[in-house]
Amino acid sequence: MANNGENQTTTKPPPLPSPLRFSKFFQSNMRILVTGGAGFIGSHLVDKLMENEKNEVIVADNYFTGSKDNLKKWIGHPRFELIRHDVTEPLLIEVDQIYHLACPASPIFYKYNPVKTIKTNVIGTLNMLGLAKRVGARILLTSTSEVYGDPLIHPQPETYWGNVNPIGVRSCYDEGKRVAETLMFDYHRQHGIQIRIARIFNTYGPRMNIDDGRVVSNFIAQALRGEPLTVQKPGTQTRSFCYVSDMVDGLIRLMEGENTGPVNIGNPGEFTMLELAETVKELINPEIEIKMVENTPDDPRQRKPDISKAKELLGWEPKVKLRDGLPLMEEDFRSRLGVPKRN
Ligand SMILES: NC(=O)c1ccc[n+]([C@@H]2O[C@H](COP(=O)([O-])OP(=O)(O)OC[C@H]3O[C@@H](n4cnc5c(N)ncnc54)[C@H](O)[C@@H]3O)[C@@H](O)[C@H]2O)c1
Ligand SMILES: O=c1ccn([C@@H]2O[C@H](COP(=O)(O)OP(=O)(O)O[C@H]3OC[C@@H](O)[C@H](O)[C@H]3O)[C@@H](O)[C@H]2O)c(=O)[nH]1
Repeated sequence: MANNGENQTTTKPPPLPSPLRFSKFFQSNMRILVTGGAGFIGSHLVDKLMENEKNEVIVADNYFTGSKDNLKKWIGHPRFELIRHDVTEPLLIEVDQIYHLACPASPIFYKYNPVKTIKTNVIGTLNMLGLAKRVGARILLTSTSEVYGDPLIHPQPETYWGNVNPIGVRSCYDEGKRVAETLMFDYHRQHGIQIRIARIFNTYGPRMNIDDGRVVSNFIAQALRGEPLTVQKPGTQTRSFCYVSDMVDGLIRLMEGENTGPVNIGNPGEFTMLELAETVKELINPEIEIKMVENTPDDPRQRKPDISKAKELLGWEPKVKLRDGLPLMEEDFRSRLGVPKRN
């Protein structure tokens, strides 16, 4: 453990935003780019940002794991724009804020093309930082609890440097995000860019891909299809699950606040995967079987955020308990899978 407070110092003033921002007669909207905005968290973030009539939202997404469907209510709206764009290529637009989410998040997708995952995290983040520098925008990176690897400290505070395998099958994502964080701080120190880093812990909610492969979506889809819940061994590994509306609230507070982060954003309620399976079974389908299956390499054994920093600096803490969030996700999965609720 080490204190990383000194990382926030910068020698440079931030780059100036467009002269229009200082123009007396031009009251433009806040132009906000959301990369990865067609994905699960991104599309909920877009919904929230669009509620503010002073925001213009631009989504850039390559649709690798996201979909236009998640944004269909905004397509054609005068304050909304959707661009098919891969962040590994430069993007030349004019914006005031950048929420940089673009990156596959489910292990089965980020491991599918690991070299592309690294490029997305490294070149993609470089490109977005380059954009932030040119236009004087503030940029927020959605980093991850995976930067702590298989943590040896529990719960994990932001000061913990982590325990990550640099050559494992998850490294493309874990190390990719760690480099992305490094780039953010180097651009901050070297060029004065205004940065924000959120370390997101496992998040769930409506609109997750049904075959996303992450545990909550797997269990809900399995329970609704009448298939056994596949608990990966040993089943005693833990995670802490945050409902998506709480996550979006935390991200916006971080962007709007004065602190660079990194800040953990997650729900500290901690569950073993067996407990999660039992809860899904009880709430959705008590007849379902729970089946133990093989795990994948380097699966972290425990994970729980220390959210003292988010509470103190952002006045944020999650509101939705797992037992209240799961039924909201169940409703969405039922309608997409065409499985009506039994009385
Ligand atoms: N959901 C979680 O539990 C969680 C936890 C920690 C961190 N995060 C981070 O939050 C962000 C969003 O995660 P999510 O759960 O919404 O995942 P998601 O897979 O639903 O969304 C990711 C989006 O990024 C897009 N994308 C991927 N590669 C791209 C590229 N090269 N160029 C442009 N777009 C690209 C995808 O098409 C998708 O729309 C990711 O950065 C992820 O690492 C998520
Ligand atoms: O069907 C399943 C799927 C997963 N699991 C277990 O559930 C736990 C959580 O696995 P997930 O695939 O949902 O997600 P992980 O916690 O491993 O990684 C996630 O962490 C944070 C984010 O950055 C990413 O969204 C993702 O990498 C693991 O221990 C896994 O072994 C099951 O028991 N059964």
